[in-house]
Amino acid sequence: MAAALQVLPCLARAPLRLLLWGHPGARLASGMALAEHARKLFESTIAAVLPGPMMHRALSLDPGSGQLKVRDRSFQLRQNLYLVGFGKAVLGMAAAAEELLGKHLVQGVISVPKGIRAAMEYTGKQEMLLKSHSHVQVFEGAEDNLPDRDALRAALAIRQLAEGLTADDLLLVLISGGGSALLPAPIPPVTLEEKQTLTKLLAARGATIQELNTIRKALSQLKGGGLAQAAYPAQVISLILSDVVGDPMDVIASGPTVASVHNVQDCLHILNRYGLRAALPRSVKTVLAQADSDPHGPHTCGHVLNVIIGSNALALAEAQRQAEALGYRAVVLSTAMQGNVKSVAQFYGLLAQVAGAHLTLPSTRAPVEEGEQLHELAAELQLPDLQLKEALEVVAGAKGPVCVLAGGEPTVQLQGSGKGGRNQELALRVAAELGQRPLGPVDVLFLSGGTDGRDGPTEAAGAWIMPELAHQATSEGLDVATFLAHNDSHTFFHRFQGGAHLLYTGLTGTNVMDVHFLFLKPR
Ligand SMILES: Nc1ncnc2c1ncn2[C@@H]1O[C@H](COP(=O)(O)OP(=O)(O)OP(=O)(O)O)[C@@H](O)[C@H]1O
Ligand SMILES: O=C(O)[C@H](O)CO
Repeated sequence: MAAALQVLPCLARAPLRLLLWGHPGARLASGMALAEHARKLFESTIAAVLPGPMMHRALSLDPGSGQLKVRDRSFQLRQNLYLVGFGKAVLGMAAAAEELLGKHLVQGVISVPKGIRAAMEYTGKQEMLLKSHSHVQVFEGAEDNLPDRDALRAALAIRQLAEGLTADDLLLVLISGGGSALLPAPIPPVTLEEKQTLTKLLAARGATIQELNTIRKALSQLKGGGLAQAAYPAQVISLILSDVVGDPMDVIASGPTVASVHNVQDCLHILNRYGLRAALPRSVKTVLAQADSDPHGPHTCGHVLNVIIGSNALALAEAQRQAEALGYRAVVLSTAMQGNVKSVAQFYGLLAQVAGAHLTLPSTRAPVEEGEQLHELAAELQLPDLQLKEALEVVAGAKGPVCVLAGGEPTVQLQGSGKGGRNQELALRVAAELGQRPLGPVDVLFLSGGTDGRDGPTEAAGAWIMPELAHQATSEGLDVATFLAHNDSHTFFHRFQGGAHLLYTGLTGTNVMDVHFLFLKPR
């Protein structure tokens, strides 16, 4: 599969003259090796979390007995299997499920992003497509990640399938990021438009995905365990591909098979926090008031097995293995990089400086002030699983090249009207940081890429940079600060060195947030 991914065609196409430009020979060779390794690593990281491999790891069927094993649980299949799914990676997940379990599959309905089948066909990713005789009905909708009439039709078909199941049936639920917008079924009298407006307002005012999905759950028939409830008394197996930091099953796609732990008070707090409580439509107030007095209480999900089958952590574990195979000491720093992209870029700038010094200088000459700043910034960013001390120890103990790996999803607060995405913006900001820091005798490369292959509204997945970038850009008449001020990172990378630093994968058919690689190689 990795071969099908066309990563970095621009790198391959980049004229040698541009790559040679400004570099002494030895450094050029080293820089090219780093860039080539970065490309390979990004490619194999994505390949590890493609739907097919993940589904094959999660499910095994004994063809003789029809016993399906999922983790340590067994389920008896006898032409009693149904399938529903919703999310950006669900087309490929459904194709893999049908390939594995098709003999027992009676019927399926999935809700996937508009245009995804055409995109997969266009790029020749046949393994992501259902066969022509498939038992799975496909709905495409939620253009631009917003719930629409098509997604509503899909959600109603999914509900209908679930409600028709009996205690003898097994429902396989395939879930991935983007699932919330692809499964809208507002509780009447709330309308689709009202729900759309409220979620858009919350997102625009900076609500977190946890807050956003708490509200979505309260207003939905299927989220927050509603789908599992509809399928009762059938048994339910939910296979989840995580696109949320920390892999919280109740948040990913708003947890349609996970009982919600939130109450109306939680919703009112969130709506208050973003100044939306006073202007709520009457329908929303009605539904929230009803929820408080619902005699059935929250949905129960005792008949459900929820399993995370893919995540940023899994992708980084593979990246670590591959980086070691390429000859680097590799260490995973965090799978929860979040916060303002400016602070995250500053963090990586400081990290490169401090780690570079650990790698090349005696410990007595480590930059103390920058080391302190790095730890302070790490504390400010509140990264729950950060292994900073451990990572620096690995770097200090390494005699040769090092690769620091991280993942997550920083946020960009848009100020300008330029074209870009959070990965390209992060890479460009890190380039600006590195350009200003004394790095010592070490080659550095930083890559930031979205595993779904599409960074913001651009065709690129992300970008990679080296410390010389800002200086070289100036010689090309490109001012990094000006592009950053307009959130115009894509235009910058498109022009700089003929686009040689952009990552292009096309839509990958998976989504486990972003990955960040920091390569350090002593000269
Ligand atoms: N010009 C820009 N520069 C930087 N970031 C941008 C720009 N335009 C949009 N974005 C960012 O792109 C993001 C939306 O793109 P994208 O669809 O890749 O992310 P997403 O909706 O979070 O989906 P996913 O989690 O599946 O990647 C938003 O976070 C937005 O802030
Ligand atoms: O669909 C959603 O709710 C987001 O992608 C988080 O999973």
